[in-house]
Amino acid sequence: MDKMKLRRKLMEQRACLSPERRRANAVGIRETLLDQPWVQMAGLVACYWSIGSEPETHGLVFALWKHGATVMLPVHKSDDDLDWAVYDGPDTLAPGRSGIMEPVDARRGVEAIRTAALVIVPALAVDARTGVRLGRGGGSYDRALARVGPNVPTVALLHDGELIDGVPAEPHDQAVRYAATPVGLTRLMR
Ligand SMILES: Nc1nc2c(c(=O)[nH]1)N(C=O)[C@@H](CNc1ccc(C(=O)N[C@@H](CCC(=O)O)C(=O)O)cc1)CN2
Ligand SMILES: Nc1ncnc2c1ncn2[C@@H]1O[C@H](COP(=O)(O)OP(=O)(O)OP(=O)(O)O)[C@@H](O)[C@H]1O
Repeated sequence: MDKMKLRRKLMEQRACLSPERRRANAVGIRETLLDQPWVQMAGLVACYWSIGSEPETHGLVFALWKHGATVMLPVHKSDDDLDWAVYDGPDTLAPGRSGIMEPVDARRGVEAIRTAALVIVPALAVDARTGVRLGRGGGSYDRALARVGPNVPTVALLHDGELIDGVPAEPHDQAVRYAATPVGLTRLMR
């Protein structure tokens, strides 16, 4: 299946999730992540502020921040690349270019993701064999993940049924090292 068709199918699948299911998924993913020592120990975390039917991250971002981590969120640039700015509590966000909430804090630059100890990303699906992720199609995270070093855990958050076989891969597509779903964490590639 080509990327466009697969994106449409996955979006339709997400649209069918009930509010209860979404809430339960968010709690499952958050608890799975917060149980990992390498998540608890990460001082600087790059995460995202979820919208629509994406696996919800608002509680996760809040919990990481409460536990003392510095959490950076993406700032969507006009060329679709991602700048980064620091979350400092629920009152420090304002809608950005694509309508998604972004920190009002100073922009740290597109290279700031290099300094993160943990990178949590959105995805519509991840290939269970290769870790290749399918995003919205702007190539934003392909660029951002290309800057992340080989020893930094990268985690895509997914609903059940989104860790699949046969995600189409192009040379620029970046893989993630873990997928977190409501049923648990899967280590990919090795
Ligand atoms: N939560 C979140 N933040 C993110 C991303 C993402 O995928 N999810 N991005 C990843 O690259 C960047 C923003 N890129 C975006 C690209 C396209 C659309 C978009 O097509 N929005 C739809 C509404 C989608 C919905 O409600 O689910 C629209 O405007 O019609 C949004 C963000 C940075 N921040
Ligand atoms: N490093 C890069 N620099 C510039 N453009 C890029 C880069 N990587 C990918 N792109 C472009 O981004 C576009 C979208 O790519 P693709 O369909 O793989 O997005 P995606 O990975 O699903 O989405 P996203 O990364 O935004 O979540 C492609 O046209 C590709 O050429």
